Amino acid sequence: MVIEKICCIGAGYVGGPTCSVLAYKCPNIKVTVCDRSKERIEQWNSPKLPIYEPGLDEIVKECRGRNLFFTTDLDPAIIEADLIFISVNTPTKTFGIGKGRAADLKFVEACSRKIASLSSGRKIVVEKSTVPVHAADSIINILTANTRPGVEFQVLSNPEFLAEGTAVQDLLNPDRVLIGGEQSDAGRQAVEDLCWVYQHWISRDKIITTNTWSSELSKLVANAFLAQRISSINAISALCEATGADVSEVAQATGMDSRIGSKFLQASVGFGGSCFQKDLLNLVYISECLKLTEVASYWQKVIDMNEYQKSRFAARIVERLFNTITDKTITILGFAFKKNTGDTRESPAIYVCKYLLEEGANLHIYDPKVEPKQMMTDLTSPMVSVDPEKVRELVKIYDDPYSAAAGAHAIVICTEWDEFVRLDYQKIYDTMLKPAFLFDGRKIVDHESVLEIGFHVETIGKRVTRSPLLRADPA
Ligand SMILES: NC(=O)C1=CN([C@@H]2O[C@H](COP(=O)(O)OP(=O)(O)OC[C@H]3O[C@@H](n4cnc5c(N)ncnc54)[C@H](O)[C@@H]3O)[C@@H](O)[C@H]2O)C=CC1
Ligand SMILES: O=C(O)[C@H]1O[C@H](OP(=O)(O)OP(=O)(O)OC[C@H]2O[C@@H](n3ccc(=O)[nH]c3=O)[C@H](O)[C@@H]2O)[C@H](O)[C@@H](O)[C@@H]1O
Repeated sequence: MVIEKICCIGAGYVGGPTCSVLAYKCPNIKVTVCDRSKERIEQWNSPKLPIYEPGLDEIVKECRGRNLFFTTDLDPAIIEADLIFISVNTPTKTFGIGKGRAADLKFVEACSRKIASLSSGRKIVVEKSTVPVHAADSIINILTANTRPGVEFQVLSNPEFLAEGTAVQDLLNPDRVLIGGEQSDAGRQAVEDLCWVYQHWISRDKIITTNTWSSELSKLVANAFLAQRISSINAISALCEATGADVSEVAQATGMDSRIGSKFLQASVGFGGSCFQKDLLNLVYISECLKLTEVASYWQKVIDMNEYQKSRFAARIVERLFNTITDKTITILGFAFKKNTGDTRESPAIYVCKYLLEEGANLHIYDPKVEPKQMMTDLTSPMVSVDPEKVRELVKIYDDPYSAAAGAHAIVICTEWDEFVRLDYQKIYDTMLKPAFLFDGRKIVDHESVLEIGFHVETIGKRVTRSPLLRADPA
């Protein structure tokens, strides 16, 4: 079957960029991206897109109105599509069975029911969202139980591996594309149809085809392995601080072994983002349901280590500021969960701010891409504070780092934005209260030069504070 029309349900961080690149590389295919959020669709159709991704504006500008469309009008897009991507959110359940661990598939199910009610002829339905193993079973059950006779569905798993901040590059030049399908003639044909779409710009040897369950599981495993590397190096960072070793040196020496590899060994304040924790919890839950207790507890430790890293860092700020930060002013540089994105989901900055707010500190926050409204929404959420009014009193958001730092007792770097590497730290130091503290949660600042300026410096996985008052004795 030749794919002429594609519909994507969900215009989020995955659906939006994925379909924009698809439309860009396949001018012969009409791509319609749908979302039930009117606000999000209006933004996709405006000059200011709802998400920030380097390179995305240009691609959307070129394709929008040509073969790329954003709409809330889901029904006609489903009816005309040969292939439908389900790219909706699959958050961790907050209620009922599996609360706090299992993936909530209610949005995926709603899409399946909608597709079933509107389809005729042959349709390929593709799980783009990250789902538990065997989710495709549920989708196919819902589709076949709710549709008219004669409609033929194939459900494929085609997980997305893009990372935010590099989404366009990842989509243009992926390490691999994974497509899982039913092991039948019709299933294999559907897999080939989707391969044909990707082969517009990706060579066939980078497209892996597997059975559906391997594909669904591989996505969870890839995220679990990536998160595990970060937790591993973060565990070592604590050991470095206690021994006088430098975690960057240890990471380099370890990562140069080609069997280990050098990527994803940046110790940090902890990993954030919408997926690592959610997908790990999902893996833990699946293992528990299958009575694989040791497997579940093994992966749970990756999350536990991340919690430990975030709390260790936040506690160190209070401790170094003479064990009291009530009414002190602390500047938070960076609120996004990583650089080059405005996304704050599960950002370690939220955790750090929560901790400091509970101790009564005034926070001055600056981030180059996160909207002030988003920061306030995050910090006044019930997960962070039971007293949103108090938070609004304590938090001030700034649009430049120098004003944010003026009069502060300490600066805390939570996101590794490039501009924080190049700040004029002398200028910042001059306007701060003394002793001035710098907590570098991302290891991006030149520690020697800021020490020279006069800062007391704390970072991850390395001792840099030289003040005799503060220096810990060597182990
Ligand atoms: N954010 C990321 O970098 C990555 C996310 N993923 C996975 O992709 C999936 C989507 O993630 P994001 O794009 O980040 O989520 P998102 O929350 O940014 O976007 C999901 C969109 O789906 C829409 N939606 C939900 N139910 C709908 C319905 N019934 N009809 C129409 N629209 C509906 C929501 O309004 C929302 O705009 C998740 O399963 C996630 O785990 C996979 C790889 C990378
Ligand atoms: O399923 C998903 O949502 C995606 O999750 C991650 O992508 P993303 O969360 O966008 O960003 P990452 O670059 O993986 O960073 C995640 C977190 O780990 C942190 N990190 C990353 C790398 C590192 O060495 N150290 C470290 O602390 C980052 O600062 C960030 O907070 C994966 O990298 C993607 O392959 C996957 O598709």
